[in-house]
Amino acid sequence: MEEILMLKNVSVFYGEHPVLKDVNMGIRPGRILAVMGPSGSGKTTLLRALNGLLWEEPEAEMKGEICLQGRDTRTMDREELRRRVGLVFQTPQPFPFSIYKNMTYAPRYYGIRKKEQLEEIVREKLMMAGLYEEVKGELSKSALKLSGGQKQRLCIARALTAEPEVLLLDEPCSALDVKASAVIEETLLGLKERYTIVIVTHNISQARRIADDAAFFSEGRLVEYGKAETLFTAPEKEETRSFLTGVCG
Ligand SMILES: Nc1ncnc2c1ncn2[C@@H]1O[C@H](COP(=O)(O)OP(=O)(O)OP(=O)(O)O)[C@@H](O)[C@H]1O
Repeated sequence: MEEILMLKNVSVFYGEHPVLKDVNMGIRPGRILAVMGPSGSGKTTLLRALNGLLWEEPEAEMKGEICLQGRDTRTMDREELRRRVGLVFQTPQPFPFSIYKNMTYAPRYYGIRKKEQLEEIVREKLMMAGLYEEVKGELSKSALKLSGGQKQRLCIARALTAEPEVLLLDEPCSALDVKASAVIEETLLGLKERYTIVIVTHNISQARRIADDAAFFSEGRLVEYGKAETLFTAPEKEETRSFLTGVCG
């Protein structure tokens, strides 16, 4: 299977401090990749490099190459890269507007004006994020009045309105209870056919439940990467085994 994203010898430095060290990995489409590792191992930096947010940080320097569908992302327009590789943050940050306005912000920005077309996008993406039934009667309600789990699903739905190819999620369930996390997990499983999903998670059980592939980082190095089932049941590296059994991280 052709990789959708390819990292070739990617290193990231903040000043002299290396945060990612010579990372090589291909990310396959239509799958969920769980990125794990102790705090400070570079997981968030990896996501920020993948969607180009890192370029906004003057103190960060990247070496190597990240290709999206074979094209070096640094040669791409930043806006195009952000549209094609969406990022959902750890703390859900809906815009302080109505649910409807959150959902139509990107489509309107990209020039869609027709009411019926906008309404269809709102309906379709909220359904994909498993939120439509809960909010369909109150789309004019402030997004800030939703519960934490609903806010996070709104942020996922909103990211989908830009029609990304890849969806990156940075610990999307860290502030949610078990029930709200389970709904997000269901949502992600439903989305993977259409989108490539990369999720940073500290929750190993969650990664085991939803991931097709898994990557383990430690101190900026990609220690182990492969099929989730293999990595969880028979990790090759002692470092991975220790992490999974809770010795570190
Ligand atoms: N803007 C920045 N300036 C300087 N150093 C930074 C900056 N952002 C991150 N770092 C450093 O890069 C390293 C990796 O951080 P990163 O947030 O990518 O790790 P992480 O694995 O996502 O951690 P966590 O699990 O705690 O979120 C850390 O040592 C951090 O201090």
